[in-house]
Amino acid sequence: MDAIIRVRDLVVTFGERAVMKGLDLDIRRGEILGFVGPSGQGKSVLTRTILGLVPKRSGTIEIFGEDVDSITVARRRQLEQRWGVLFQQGALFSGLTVKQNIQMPMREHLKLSERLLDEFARLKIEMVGLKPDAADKYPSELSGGMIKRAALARSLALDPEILFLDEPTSGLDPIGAGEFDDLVSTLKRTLGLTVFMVTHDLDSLYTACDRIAALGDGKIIAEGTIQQMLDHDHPWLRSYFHGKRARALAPAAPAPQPAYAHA
Ligand SMILES: Nc1ncnc2c1ncn2[C@@H]1O[C@H](COP(=O)(O)OP(=O)(O)OP(=O)(O)O)[C@@H](O)[C@H]1O
Repeated sequence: MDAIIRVRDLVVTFGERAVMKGLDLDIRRGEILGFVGPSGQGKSVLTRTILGLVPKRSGTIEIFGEDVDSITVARRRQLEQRWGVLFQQGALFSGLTVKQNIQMPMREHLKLSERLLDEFARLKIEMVGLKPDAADKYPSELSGGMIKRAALARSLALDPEILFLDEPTSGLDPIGAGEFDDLVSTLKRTLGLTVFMVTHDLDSLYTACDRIAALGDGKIIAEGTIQQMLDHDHPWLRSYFHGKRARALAPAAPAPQPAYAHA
């Protein structure tokens, strides 16, 4: 399948400490890839390295088929317009309204009239399920769920092909988190987006993700469907996907068949 992002043999170090130790990963076009792993293993670091915010020591990163090491700064800026990012803290500018936040990337990269800027911001606000009057509100006037939606609207400002979401449902109650997952799935379907989602949220993995990749000790320890994760025998995957919280979510195991059923 077509990989929109291809990471090979990636090594990232901070001082003496290697966080990525030869990691390989493909993000396939049109999928929602859930990225899991124990805290502090480097999920955010990988995201930030792909985005060019953390330098790598070695390895290759291809984005939309282009090796990021062999492109010009101008070309890189063009590629950056093809992705949207939702960082863990939402990262809206507190001194700007929702509309102004959404228009920031548009002002930076596109030459649009004020009328079009307003129209596009209105569309993005509608797309993420916020009411029109959210446009003129400041982040401090919004609930946690609304902030996530507003930040998502901003990440969609330039009509990206791929979205990077870093723990998008953290801090939301289960209903809000479920609604956010539904929204991401709908956007993926309707806009043909590819989504890379760092998450600890088992619900998201079950309901929104097409595939899951798990990070451990600087490498991908497993990747595949939720079922393949459930069947995996890696100790961390077993405790994560079969622990107490996981059992509440897992579909009921098929009832054992009586022996005569196979006769
Ligand atoms: N700029 C930096 N300088 C030094 N160390 C860093 C830097 N950024 C991240 N680290 C370290 O890299 C490791 C991985 O961090 P990262 O935030 O990617 O983990 P994570 O898997 O996303 O964790 P969590 O699930 O808790 O969000 C951590 O030990 C962190 O302290």
